[in-house]
Amino acid sequence: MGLVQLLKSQFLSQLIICYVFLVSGLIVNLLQLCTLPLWLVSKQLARRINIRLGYCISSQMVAALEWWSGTECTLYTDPKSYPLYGNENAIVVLNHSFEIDFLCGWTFCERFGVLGSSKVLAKKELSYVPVIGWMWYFLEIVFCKRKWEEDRRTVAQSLQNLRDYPENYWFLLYCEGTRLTPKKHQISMQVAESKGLPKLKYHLLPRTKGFWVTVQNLRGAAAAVYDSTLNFRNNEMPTLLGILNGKKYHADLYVRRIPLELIPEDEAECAAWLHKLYQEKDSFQEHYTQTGRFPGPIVSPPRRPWALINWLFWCCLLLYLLGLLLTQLISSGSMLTILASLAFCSTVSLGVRWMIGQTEIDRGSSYGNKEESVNI
Ligand SMILES: CC/C=C\C/C=C\C/C=C\C/C=C\C/C=C\C/C=C\CCC(=O)SCCNC(=O)CCNC(=O)[C@H](O)C(C)(C)COP(=O)(O)OP(=O)(O)OC[C@H]1O[C@@H](n2cnc3c(N)ncnc32)[C@H](O)[C@@H]1OP(=O)(O)O
Ligand SMILES: CCCCCCCC/C=C\CCCCCCCC(=O)OC[C@@H](O)COP(=O)(O)O
Repeated sequence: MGLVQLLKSQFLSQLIICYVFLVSGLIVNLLQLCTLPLWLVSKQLARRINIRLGYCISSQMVAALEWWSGTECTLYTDPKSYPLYGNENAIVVLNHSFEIDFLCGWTFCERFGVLGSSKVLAKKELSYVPVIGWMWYFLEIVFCKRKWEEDRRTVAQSLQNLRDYPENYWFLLYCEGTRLTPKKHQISMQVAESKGLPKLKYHLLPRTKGFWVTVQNLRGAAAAVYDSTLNFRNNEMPTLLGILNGKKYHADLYVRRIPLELIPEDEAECAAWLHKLYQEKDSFQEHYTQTGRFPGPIVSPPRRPWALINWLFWCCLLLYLLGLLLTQLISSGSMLTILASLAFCSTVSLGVRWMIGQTEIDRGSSYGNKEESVNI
């Protein structure tokens, strides 16, 4: 192990990264709160400011993936579609099997210049996560309770609000609704069987209602669906803790651009269309398993310096302030203050560990895990 790698794997280095992320994130959350009065005066200006503030947070995690862990992201796509990426609104459909799939998604957003503005249909529980969840309120992320009776109205309304969004965005939909586990897969395939649908080997059966409501509400605002299939080389199952440890992964993403006009308007036809799409995605994953690559040419976008520059800015500012604080603390000589500070640091690191836990599949929800879901 080289010296740099040794440094990256040290607990202290990771603690510093987490400290910078947490403190800068809370500062940004506070600044976002200050933009509230502006919404009444100029909604579009408030949105543009929040896009940039949001970027300050999410790009730190992208920088950790791109620059700290050195993870490589390869894009397989049609070169004719490539110039449109980042220059139009799109609905992204992505498989949900990996703990850092959202981070790879963010990395592609960064490379195509839509990181601050991009959206997702996220479970409501994530809105309570400090920094990221709070940031999402101001970015107009669409939350769902995964209870259609309640979501059908709220999700449609939130999507309607995005129709006049001032900057290009990608709207991410994990149609599987939850991350793949062997048990969820088994139950999901029982549902597929009961519906007379072909079984999927690498995906859960997609939930079609969220996709239909998204397409219907963004028709005319979004130009296309980007069907995206992600996998990692060497059968790796990457984790956020691995990224913090400086472990390098290699992500491969296969993207097909499908114009929105090609998607049926009728709900049942739209559902059938999505089921067919997931059967195709399954065949792409099979191709990847067999050959180690996706079909089609590689046109990878290079990483940009902005995420790193933003990260270095926050590191310099907050480490300088931390240095000042520590000097004062030590020179004060008060044992009580020193002990209180240590207790505070421990609480902060436990808090960040809890946040990282939100990305871990083992700690995931029981959604899609219950036998009774099959009784349809
Ligand atoms: C060029 C580069 C291109 C791309 C780059 C890639 C990506 C970058 C893009 C953007 C990045 C932006 C942001 C990313 C940042 C962070 C993301 C972080 C995480 C958030 C992710 C989540 O929180 S995922 C969870 C929430 N989201 C969803 O659930 C979405 C999918 N779900 C739906 O659409 C649902 O329909 C619903 C949520 C709207 C409603 O939920 P409900 O449970 O009520 O669902 P349904 O009514 O649909 O369910 C009943 C139907 O399902 C069948 N059923 C029952 N049991 C099961 C089962 N176990 N498995 C499968 N199906 C089941 C049942 O039979 C019913 O069938 P019907 O025929 O009646 O529909
Ligand atoms: C600069 C590096 C900073 C390192 C510190 C990072 C601290 C972690 C910060 C935020 C963590 C929250 C990220 C939220 C994204 C989680 C995405 C996700 O995958 O959600 C799962 C959801 O789809 C389905 O849930 P279930 O499978 O049903 O359960």
